[in-house]
Amino acid sequence: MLKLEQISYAIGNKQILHSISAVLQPGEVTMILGPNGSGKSSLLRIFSGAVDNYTGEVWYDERNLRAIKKLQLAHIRAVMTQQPELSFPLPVEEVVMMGRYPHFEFNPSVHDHQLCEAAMERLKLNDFRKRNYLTLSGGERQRVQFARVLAQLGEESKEGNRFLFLDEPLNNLDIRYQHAFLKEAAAFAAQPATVVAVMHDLNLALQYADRLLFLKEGELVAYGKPEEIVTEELVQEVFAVQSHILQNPLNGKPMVVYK
Ligand SMILES: Nc1ncnc2c1ncn2[C@@H]1O[C@H](COP(=O)(O)OP(=O)(O)OP(=O)(O)O)[C@@H](O)[C@H]1O
Repeated sequence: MLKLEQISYAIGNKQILHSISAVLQPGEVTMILGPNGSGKSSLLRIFSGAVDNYTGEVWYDERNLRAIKKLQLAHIRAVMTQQPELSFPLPVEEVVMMGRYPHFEFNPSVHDHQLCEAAMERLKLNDFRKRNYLTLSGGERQRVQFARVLAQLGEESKEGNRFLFLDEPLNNLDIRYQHAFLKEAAAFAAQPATVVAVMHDLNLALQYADRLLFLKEGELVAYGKPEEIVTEELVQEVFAVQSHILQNPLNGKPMVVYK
């Protein structure tokens, strides 16, 4: 369980987040949506442990995030950010292995290699494994980064439940891989793990999320199951866009068309 308790956050005089509270369950994919600048990435950075000058508390099950040591945190939570930085050339398989760095001191074990192999297999990266990461396309890099975080959390942890956080994971991905990514994320959540993704595509979120969390100007506007909270009024309120909610003929879930 990931529990956000009255999270507020300011940069200088600017209030970015206003008292956000929510409980996110293991076994579920929660997607955070909202307009540009509404605070989605800031919230993710806070509960992933990248920022600590917030007020309120973040709980990973019964543990306060502020009290979890960095190495311990790396064993239970992985983060895929918008622009993974890497300034030197490394083969793809080594970038995936970076996910295992928190788990070994000098040399990866057979087990570490097995987890990386499995992650590369899942993301169909076998043909790329020796390629210089810096020569890959944007979408190929996203797949490598996703394999890295899956490898990082690739096993049940003795140290507690696992948490996977994805900030706009679909950037640069073609339609096939958008769906493949979200299916992998859902499968990972089912293991179980707590998966949270910042998203822009409301229809993909409606198709794959168990719960949606809507932010607007740093305020939580709605949080709950898609079919219970998504209305034309909500879409108007959050995004200032007129829409019509239909039922997706394939899965019965809500689907939005924009006017
Ligand atoms: N270092 C900073 N100084 C001042 N303002 C900042 C800083 N970092 C972020 N902000 C502001 O905080 C607000 C929230 O930013 P954040 O990146 O969390 O939004 P977002 O919802 O993820 O946006 P997007 O959809 O555009 O990625 C924005 O108005 C942004 O300009």
